[in-house]
Parts: sequence; structure tokens; C-alpha cells
Amino acid sequence: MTHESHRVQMARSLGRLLKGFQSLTSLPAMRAQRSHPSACVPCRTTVALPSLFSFKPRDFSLPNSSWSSEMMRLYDHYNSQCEVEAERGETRGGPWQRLPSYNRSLKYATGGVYLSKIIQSRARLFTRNIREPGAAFEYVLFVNKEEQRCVCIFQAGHLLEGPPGHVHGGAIATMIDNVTGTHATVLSGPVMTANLNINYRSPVPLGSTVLIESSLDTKEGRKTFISCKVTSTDGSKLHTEATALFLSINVSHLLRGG
Ligand SMILES: CCCCC/C=C\C/C=C\C/C=C\C/C=C\CCCC(=O)SCCNC(=O)CCNC(=O)[C@H](O)C(C)(C)COP(=O)(O)OP(=O)(O)OC[C@H]1O[C@@H](n2cnc3c(N)ncnc32)[C@H](O)[C@@H]1OP(=O)(O)O
Repeated sequence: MTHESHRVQMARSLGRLLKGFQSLTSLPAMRAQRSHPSACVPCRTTVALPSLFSFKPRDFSLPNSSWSSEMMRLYDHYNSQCEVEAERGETRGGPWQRLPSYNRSLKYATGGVYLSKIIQSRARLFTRNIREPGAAFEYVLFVNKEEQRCVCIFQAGHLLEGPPGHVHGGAIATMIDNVTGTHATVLSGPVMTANLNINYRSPVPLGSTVLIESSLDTKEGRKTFISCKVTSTDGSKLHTEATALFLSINVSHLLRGG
């Protein structure tokens, strides 16, 4: 196979992958497979996997034993608004949608085995690359399409220390980029971060649970402007504020090496 045809095939697969990701938030019928008893963890609503996933990978956005009671309380709060009971035991969509989260982009895509060999078989998403539950980034994202905002419940583990007893600024920036980037992808399709401005207002205690909220400011052509803040879970303490600019890209941009 020529270099050019490799690139064409990779571009097609990346396109399919992104389409699948976007379909998670654009299709109405995305209820959990209730026939799956294993899905009966404390989550009432699960977004179905896109059809491009050939088998069921681990969804890191579901609760695990490391989650604090505050993390669970907030998870239940948003998750309970992901679907509501309607007549005759049927369910219909609520205002929020939980976004599933995997540690690999390409492995689970159609043709992914082939692709991951070419690109990097050991590649893992930065925020999902530590096996020990609770050690680093524990988080779940919910998106509210109507209000064009996103909320992330984030529990910062002991490996994220920066100043003694507090979370590293780079880890906070990573999560802000992650949340706003995911939000921009939901709103605008494939994007890359062009600009990220962060003001650190008060340190985040290590081990604590915080809220990361992202909202759309405006869309202008290829540009998606997003604002974000990190607060204590009761909203009384502002930890961090940020603004971000995302530019829509054609996935071939990535294959050209930017
Ligand atoms: C990313 C998708 C890939 C596929 C992955 C597959 C599945 C993923 C599924 C879901 C993903 C979900 C969540 C994502 C999670 C986390 C997000 C992480 C995101 C990142 O971690 S991503 C890495 C860091 N990111 C970079 O590595 C970017 C490097 N960079 C570039 O690749 C280029 O720089 C680019 C593409 C940004 C622009 O390049 P370009 O050639 O397309 O555009 P150009 O330069 O012509 O600018 C057009 C107009 O934007 C204005 N403009 C440009 N830059 C500006 C700036 N900085 N400030 C203010 N304005 C700016 C210009 O002034 C002009 O404005 P005007 O039109 O008004 O004149």
C-alpha cells in the first residue's frame, strides 16, 4: 500500500470515528442496552456505543470504587436528569447526556487494529492512561445541548500533586482543555485547541472533587469560543477561570502533521 493510500484510509477512519463521537450527542435514541445486566452499576442512563465500535471497551466515565461520596452524589444528580420516566414504563431523554470515555481513540474504530499499528499501537489518551482507580484523573462529563454547556465532575488523585497538597496547574489545564475540547467537538465537529487562557484564582486541594463547567461564548466560521470555570462543588469557591478558542479542522490536517 502506498503512503498516499495509507493516509486516505486513515483519514476515512478518523472521519468515521469523529462522526460516531458526534452521533452520541445528536441522535435521540441512545438509551442503555437494558438487557445488559453488567450495565446496572449506579448509572441509570448510559449512552449506547456508536456502531463503529466492534466490541465493548471499558467506559472510564462510569463510577468505580475510588469515587468519593461527593463525586457519587454529583454523578447521581446529573445522571438522574439524563432520562425521565414517561408513560407505560417508557423513558425519554432528559436535558443532560453523559459522554462515555475510552482510553484509546483508534483501537475501537472500524479498521482500528490496522490503524493503531500504523500510528502507534501503545498510544493512550493522556487523562485515561493510569490503571489504578483514583490515582490521577477521575472524571465524567455531561453535556446539555439545549443550554450549550457542559459540566465535568472531576476528582483529582494523588499523582497530580503540584504545590504540596494541591493539584498541579498543568493537570488543571489538561482537564480544562479536555472539557472545553470535548464540548467544542460536540458543538462543531473536529477541532484543535488554538488558544487557551487560564487564570488560577485559588489552589485545588489534592483528592478533592470539583466542578468544571464549560459554556459556548460564540461561533464564528471555523472558530468556536468557549468559557470555562473550575469551582468547588457547592459553587462557593472559584478555583480557575479560562477561555479557549478551537478551530475546526479537516482530519487530514492531523495526518499532514499539522
Ligand atoms: C482533534 C480531533 C482529531 C480526531 C481525533 C479522533 C477522535 C476524537 C474524538 C473526540 C475528541 C474529544 C475530545 C477532545 C479532547 C481533548 C481536546 C484536546 C485538544 C488538544 O489538545 S489539541 C492539541 C493542541 N493544539 C495544537 O496542537 C494546535 C496546533 N495548531 C494548529 O494545528 C493550527 O495552528 C490550527 C489548526 C489551530 C490553526 O491553523 P489553520 O491553518 O487551520 O488556521 P489559520 O492559522 O489560518 O487561522 C484561521 C483563523 O484562526 C485565527 N487563529 C489561529 N490561531 C489562533 C490563535 N492561537 N489565537 C487567535 N486566533 C487564531 C487566525 O487568525 C485566523 O483568523 P481569521 O480567519 O479571522 O483571519
